[in-house]
Amino acid sequence: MVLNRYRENVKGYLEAIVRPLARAGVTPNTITVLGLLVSLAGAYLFYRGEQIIAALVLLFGSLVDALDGTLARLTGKTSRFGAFLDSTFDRISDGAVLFGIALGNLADWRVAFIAFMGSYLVSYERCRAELAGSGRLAVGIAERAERLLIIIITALFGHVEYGVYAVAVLAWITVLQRLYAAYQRLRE
Ligand SMILES: CC(C)CCC[C@@H](C)CCC[C@@H](C)CCC[C@@H](C)CCOC[C@@H](COP(=O)(O)OP(=O)(O)OC[C@H]1O[C@@H](n2ccc(N)nc2=O)[C@H](O)[C@@H]1O)OCC[C@H](C)CCC[C@H](C)CCC[C@H](C)CCCC(C)C
Ligand SMILES: O=P([O-])([O-])O[C@@H]1[C@@H](O)[C@H](O)[C@@H](O)[C@H](O)[C@@H]1O
Ligand SMILES: [Mg+2]
Ligand SMILES: [Mg+2]
Repeated sequence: MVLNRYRENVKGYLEAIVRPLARAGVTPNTITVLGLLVSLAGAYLFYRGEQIIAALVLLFGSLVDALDGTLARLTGKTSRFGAFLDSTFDRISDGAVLFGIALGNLADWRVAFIAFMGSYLVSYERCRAELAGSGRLAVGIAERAERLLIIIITALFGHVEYGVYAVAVLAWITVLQRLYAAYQRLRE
């Protein structure tokens, strides 16, 4: 919830980056696929124990993840499938990063699994509640942007294990926040 307030602040910069891509005829879905590949490269670097480089690659992957939607909106090419693809690839990216961190022995696999479950539940709750008519349920202390930035920043300092612990706790707090928000909005 916190980081997404900055979307407007970075919008101009993102649009400046995508304009040449629009002129070159690059499609939003192509950028979405590229963003996933970059995130998977970051996950692999975590597996290899290179957490600082992995963090920088993930940061670039987040930039790419911001570019696909920006390109879509700027060119009037937003699509339902594109939204689906973007969200689905976010899940693959989130899971791969935590898997790479655990497999690379950079954090306890049990904590990584709790973080993984919490992260997926947060996003699933939003999707299921919005499907049930809750309206936009982008609530909670650790949306995807916050979870990702926690992993990136702690990895940049060489201590991604602290980031995994933090995500495990904050994601489950967000699970409870969204549970309550959904109850308030959906109770008959
Ligand atoms: C190290 C270098 C090599 C590179 C580093 C460059 C940095 C300067 C990069 C800065 C990255 C910054 C923009 C994001 C940082 C926050 C990030 C960790 C959080 C996650 O970001 C997610 C991102 C995108 O979210 P979505 O995919 O949900 O949104 P969209 O794609 O826009 O919209 C989806 C929507 O679009 C339609 N659509 C999509 C795809 C498609 N194919 N078809 C479609 O139709 C459809 O409608 C979909 O529903 O969110 C970005 C916004 C972010 C939350 C803003 C936060 C800004 C933050 C404060 C800036 C922090 C900067 C950072 C600390 C800088 C440090 C740099 C230093 C370390 C080098
Ligand atoms: O913030 P969060 O709810 O955990 O996760 C979000 C998903 O719910 C949403 O579908 C997707 O488009 C966003 O990019 C983000 O991944
Ligand atoms: Mg995106
Ligand atoms: Mg995304």
